[in-house]
Amino acid sequence: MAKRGMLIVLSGPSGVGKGTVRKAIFDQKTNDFQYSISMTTRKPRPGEVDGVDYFFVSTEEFEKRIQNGGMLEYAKYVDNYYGTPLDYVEETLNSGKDVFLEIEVNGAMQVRAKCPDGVFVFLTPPDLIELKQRLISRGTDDMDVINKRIAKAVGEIKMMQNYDYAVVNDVVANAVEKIKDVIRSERLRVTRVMPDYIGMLGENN
Ligand SMILES: Nc1nc2c(ncn2[C@@H]2O[C@H](COP(=O)(O)OP(=O)(O)O)[C@@H](O)[C@H]2O)c(=O)[nH]1
Ligand SMILES: Nc1ncnc2c1ncn2[C@@H]1O[C@H](COP(=O)(O)OP(=O)(O)O)[C@@H](O)[C@H]1O
Repeated sequence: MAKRGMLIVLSGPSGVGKGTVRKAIFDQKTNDFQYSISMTTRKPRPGEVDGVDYFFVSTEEFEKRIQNGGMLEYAKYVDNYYGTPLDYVEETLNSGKDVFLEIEVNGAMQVRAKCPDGVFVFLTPPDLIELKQRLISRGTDDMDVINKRIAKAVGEIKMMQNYDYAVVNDVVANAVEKIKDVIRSERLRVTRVMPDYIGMLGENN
């Protein structure tokens, strides 16, 4: 049987640059790990493609999936559902390939409980002033919402201790390289590469 793949989870506070860093990783097109496309009830933005950026579905469809146990994790974020369809992750890991998730912090903790052998990477801002600056420059929120997000980020940053690695998103290219280094070194860990010698010998030996 093929060795099960490794689950890599990238998370961090809102506005830290998760989406930007993830896109930079997958733009390289040389990765030997698979991106799990999330499902959401938020409306597509101009240029976004169903089945590429997200699977865009109705609230009814999303809630039906939750009830049927079809989500590995999900969270409500700014009035919309976001979640990871379970079947793609299971099938890909079972085929021996590694899977990469980019999700917000509540979802990441659900995955941690279900898949403790996953690799959890927390993306941090260089500091809170820079985080605020990034939220302002993104231009998607007014000052009131930005201040609420910063207050929330302080709590979210405290969650860092539940992760295996912290990567500072100072310059996107540096963060990309550090995350790829983590993946490379995790693959070399003895507990991941050790062949199943006992299984090979059979039960009677
Ligand atoms: N829990 C969870 N969060 C997700 C998932 N997909 C995306 N997110 C997070 O949802 C948040 C909002 O994403 P999006 O609407 O694309 O906006 P943006 O990334 O802030 O521009 C981001 O923090 C994403 O990391 C998912 O499958 N599960
Ligand atoms: N390393 C970086 N340096 C400067 N700006 C960045 C960096 N990473 C991301 N940004 C900017 O910060 C804003 C938030 O990034 P985004 O990827 O939407 O965050 P998240 O997905 O974590 O909410 C965007 O305007 C993005 O262009």
